Amino acid sequence: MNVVGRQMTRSNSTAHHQRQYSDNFLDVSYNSNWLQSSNCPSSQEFGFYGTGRMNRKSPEPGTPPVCSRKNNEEYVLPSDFIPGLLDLHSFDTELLSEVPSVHEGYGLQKPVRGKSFDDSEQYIATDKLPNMPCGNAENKVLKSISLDKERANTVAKIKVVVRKRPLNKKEIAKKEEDIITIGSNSNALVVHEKKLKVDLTEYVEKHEFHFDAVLNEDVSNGEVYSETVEPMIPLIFNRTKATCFAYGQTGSGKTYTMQPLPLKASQDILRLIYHTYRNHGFQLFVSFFEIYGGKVFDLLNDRKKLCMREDGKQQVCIVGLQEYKVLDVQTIKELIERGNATRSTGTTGANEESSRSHGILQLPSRDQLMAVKISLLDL
Ligand SMILES: Nc1ncnc2c1ncn2[C@@H]1O[C@H](COP(=O)(O)OP(=O)(O)OP(=O)(O)O)[C@@H](O)[C@H]1O
Repeated sequence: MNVVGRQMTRSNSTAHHQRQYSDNFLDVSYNSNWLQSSNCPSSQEFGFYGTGRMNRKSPEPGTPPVCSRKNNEEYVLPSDFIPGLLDLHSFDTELLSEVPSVHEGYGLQKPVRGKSFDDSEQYIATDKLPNMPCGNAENKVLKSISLDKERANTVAKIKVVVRKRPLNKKEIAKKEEDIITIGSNSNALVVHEKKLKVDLTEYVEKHEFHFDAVLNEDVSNGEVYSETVEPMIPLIFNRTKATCFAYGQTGSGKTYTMQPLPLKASQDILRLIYHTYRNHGFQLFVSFFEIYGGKVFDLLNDRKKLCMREDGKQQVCIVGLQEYKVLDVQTIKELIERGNATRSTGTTGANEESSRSHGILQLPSRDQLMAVKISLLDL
């Protein structure tokens, strides 16, 4: 299984987002193109690759073609939700810097690794705000933000993380062997391939693969989050966009891995909004849609069929996608559960509850001047 993400700094974002909130999004349907360069001033990417028993990369079926109409519709934005526009035209190759955790440097508390999502601390808009930093402390915070911005603008990288899943019941019942081990260092995995010599004696050929990180089957979803999405959260506030996607064959654990991430991410985003960026007036929104059978459906709006269009700036957008303003983690949790319940599922040989669509959950945050966004994709 495999997840990839990106972050990207936008230019002219104020003008562009006055009415239309676009997003940078990895166009999974054209996976051979996803590393192409764009004209964007800077960008950052993260990746995550997980594996099942012996999981080679296996692309999912294609996603829909993009319409090329020039005219975009005008919107009146209601207060609770905003028809979002999804920009699929962001290919970039710049690399992402190593950055401190979202909990470091801002006086925030580091969560316990592996903590369950149900334990998520809830943040309500105003009643849980700590005292604001002042004087020197405030300077330190500002310094820390500008340091983050500086880092984000210099180096960046794609991060590819593999997660090994345990054998499932079916595989255990069939007495199948686990042929994957994690290498001596934490970024290598070894596939033990059984082979036969010409005289029919068995031998095992070892294939070692290296990634940015490899997570064993005993890691929790919390540890997956810490390794993949958490480092991106502070960076999106530097006018950047980030994407994290899961990639892999059916039954390899994409949905299992991706489903808890948005809740954790929104918890951290709210922390930053209410603490570090408290005076910036950021608001957090959530949208959730799926690409199924070449069509786009809004999972938070009765599966309303949506259109992809290209605007005057050749930005490909999803027209009419509803974005809900959220103030606390509980609301996001409910919206995510609602969206997940609406997703198209089916049965495959390897997965009785297979997601038959690409699910895309987005968490945009905006103040009056800029829009930042993280997109989480379950392919
Ligand atoms: N790391 C893991 N630990 C425990 N169980 C797992 C793990 N990964 C996946 N599973 C289990 O394996 C099954 C298949 O996982 P999941 O539905 O996430 O696969 P998928 O890659 O999303 O498949 P599809 O592409 O068909 O939707 C589920 O029952 C899930 O609970």
